[in-house]
Amino acid sequence: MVTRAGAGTAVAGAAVVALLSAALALYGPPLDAVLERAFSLRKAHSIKDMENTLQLVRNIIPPLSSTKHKGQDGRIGVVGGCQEYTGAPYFAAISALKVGADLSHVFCASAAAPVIKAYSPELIVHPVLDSPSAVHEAEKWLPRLHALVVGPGLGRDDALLRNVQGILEASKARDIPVVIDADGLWLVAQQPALIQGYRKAVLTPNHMEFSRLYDAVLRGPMDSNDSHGSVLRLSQALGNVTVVQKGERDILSNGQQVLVCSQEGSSRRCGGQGDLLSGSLGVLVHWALLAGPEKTNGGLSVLKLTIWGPEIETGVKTRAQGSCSPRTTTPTSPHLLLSPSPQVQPSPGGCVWRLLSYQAVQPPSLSEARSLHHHLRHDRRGGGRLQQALR
Ligand SMILES: NC(=O)C1=CN([C@@H]2O[C@H](COP(=O)(O)OP(=O)(O)OC[C@H]3O[C@@H](n4cnc5c(N)ncnc54)[C@H](O)[C@@H]3O)[C@@H](O)[C@H]2O)[C@@H](O)CC1
Ligand SMILES: Nc1ncnc2c1ncn2[C@@H]1O[C@H](COP(=O)(O)OP(=O)(O)OP(=O)(O)O)[C@@H](O)[C@H]1O
Ligand SMILES: [Mg+2]
Repeated sequence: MVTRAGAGTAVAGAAVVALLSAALALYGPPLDAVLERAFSLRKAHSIKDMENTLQLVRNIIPPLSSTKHKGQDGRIGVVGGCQEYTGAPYFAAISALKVGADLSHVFCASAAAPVIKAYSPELIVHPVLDSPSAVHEAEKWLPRLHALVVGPGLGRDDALLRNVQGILEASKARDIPVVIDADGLWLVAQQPALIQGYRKAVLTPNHMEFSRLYDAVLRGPMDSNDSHGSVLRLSQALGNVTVVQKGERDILSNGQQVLVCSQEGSSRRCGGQGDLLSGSLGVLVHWALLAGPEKTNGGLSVLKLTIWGPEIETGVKTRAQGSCSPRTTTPTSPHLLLSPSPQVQPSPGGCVWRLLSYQAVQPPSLSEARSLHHHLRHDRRGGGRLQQALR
């Protein structure tokens, strides 16, 4: 059973894992094209580093097994979809399936339902969001859902937002993890109390949504020169919910740590990319909580990265160490670097670290990249599921 504190770090940990996997997934199929692009266009990371990153994701992927039943590895609900926006809820819901959930539900306005149903037979679409009994209708399904993704394509209609407010209340009452994105964040900016202190909430604002939310909650503009501190402060002001500020570098905080994930994703800036992330995150947060502290060693060690740079002081909060005490590391992977973040003062008992991508030390050959691809395709330890997701 994950403790509340553990849930907070597990949720933050899952957020980074989701960003890493979404970054990989955003390249689109097939994986060898991903590797070709990853290892040719950008300062490539050594094959070992890519392996470490994927291992982080594998840590929480439940193994495929013939003894499981349908839905056991994830039943995700997306709350969103209105007259104007039908793509966003589709992108979020299908991403949950692509990452590895077994079932994906969409609770949307009646006008959006036939459209979303037409996109895919894999989605279970409930045209209830604009119904007077929307909360009751959604509540019937909550006991069968592991996580909710609230907001993709929701729109800003007051009646819809009121119904979503009721669904969020009912979800919290059942301790269901919620990822809040897009116009779900519009609702939270109007009523921050809705998720205040709910440690199983993950907010995924883009640049605009973050500044709106920051302004609404902290009653003033964010300090654009201190993005880490802004994310930390917003998380703390909302009672240490996990905040993922999306951008060129994704900045995450659970009010105690600040992590920066600069794993490079797609260079496109098209609509829908945030929806892919929120749907992926819905599954991964559930998996991180399901995996529990022994698998993620208190949650943060899903991020416990073998850190590069003998001279770099760093520390990773893990159960084994019991603290955030800085220690020198041995050079293993230049891929991700965790180092104290000078701009942001740790909250009491917390620590603030920056997880920075580290430029590669030597470009690998493409055949090395392909051998990782081969390894992934036939890795029976769960990589297979990730592989499917990246098809
Ligand atoms: N195909 C679909 O159905 C899509 C629906 N979407 C939905 O559309 C609704 C509104 O989302 P939006 O993302 O448009 O609204 P936002 O409030 O996020 O963005 C408003 C505008 O700000 C601009 N903007 C975004 N990031 C910026 C940055 N870093 N710097 C400066 N300007 C920036 C964009 O041009 C955008 O139109 C949401 O419910 C969302 O889920 C979007 O997800 C896009 C795809
Ligand atoms: N300037 C950028 N450079 C590189 N990656 C970026 C940049 N901005 C965002 N990203 C990445 O793209 C993903 C989606 O972020 P984005 O800001 O597009 O979300 P969004 O606006 O909510 O998208 P959507 O259109 O789905 O609502 C994030 O994982 C983020 O890491
Ligand atoms: Mg968005």
